[in-house]
Amino acid sequence: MYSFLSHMAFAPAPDAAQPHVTLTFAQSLDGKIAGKHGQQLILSGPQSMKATHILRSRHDAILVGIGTVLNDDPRLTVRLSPEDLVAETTASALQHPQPVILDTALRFPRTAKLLLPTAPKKPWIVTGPIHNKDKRLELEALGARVFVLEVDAQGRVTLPELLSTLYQQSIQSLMVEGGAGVISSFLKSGLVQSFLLTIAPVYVGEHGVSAVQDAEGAPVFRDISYHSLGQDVMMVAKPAS
Ligand SMILES: NC(=O)C1=CN([C@@H]2O[C@H](COP(=O)(O)OP(=O)(O)OC[C@H]3O[C@@H](n4cnc5c(N)ncnc54)[C@H](O)[C@@H]3O)[C@@H](O)[C@H]2O)C=CC1
Ligand SMILES: Nc1nc(O)c(N)c(N[C@@H]2O[C@H](COP(=O)(O)O)[C@@H](O)[C@H]2O)n1
Repeated sequence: MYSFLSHMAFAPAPDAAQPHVTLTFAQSLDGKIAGKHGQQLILSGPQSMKATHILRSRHDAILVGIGTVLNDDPRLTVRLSPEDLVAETTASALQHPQPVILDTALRFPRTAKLLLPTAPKKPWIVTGPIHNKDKRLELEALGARVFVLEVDAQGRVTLPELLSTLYQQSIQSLMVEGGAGVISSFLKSGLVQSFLLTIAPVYVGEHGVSAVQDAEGAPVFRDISYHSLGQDVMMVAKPAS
């Protein structure tokens, strides 16, 4: 069922000083990634959720925005059974990706699961030049690493600088999971090499959170294939450059 994933390479191009970027998320038939007021929804069925964890295991780092951390309190770890680890990956032990959070104003909660002593890798938090320095020290004392990068006029971390910073930290592959703001930024950036979209056979309705609010600048796709995973479909494609 997952052989299409094992045939995919997530390595940077030889001349690129940035990680391979994979954008992947789950949406409903009406293009929603969350419910009313951002309510977290489990859209993926068990088979496509396993695909997500296989993908996590294949990437050096995993990125979400601070909106997702505040809303979902995610762990961003790989959870695969020993049997699946052997059957679906080439790793002999679970390898968790490095969590990376885009957090312009350092709103990261001190109580987040990503900061628990049991978290396998403490988060890298990417913030802007204007942030609370005491909060930064507190987060660092809890194990986080804080990177300060430039932000654009809308207060968003500039993605080319982010990618070159991650590459300098030996991150060769980056899996971007969301949420809506981050998906839109990466889709428009021209910096995504692989796109894997889980489509679940449900409707959320007009009050749900759309994956993409504004399609201006979104890419055309090539090399498109569709894979049945239980009741879901995973679309795999490359944004045309
Ligand atoms: N179905 C799925 O696969 C997923 C669903 N979600 C859902 O997404 C929702 C959260 O989405 P959002 O509120 O839009 O938050 P988000 O997770 O996209 O974070 C957006 C925030 O990140 C910061 N940021 C810094 N640099 C940025 C940049 N270059 N581009 C974009 N943002 C940048 C800004 O402070 C911005 O407000 C939640 O409801 C969550 O459940 C999140 C991930 C996956
Ligand atoms: N693949 C996928 N399918 C869904 O239905 C989802 N809701 C998500 N959400 C993403 O997974 C994060 C939670 O991760 P942990 O289980 O805590 O490790 C959530 O924050 C979204 O990024 N993904």
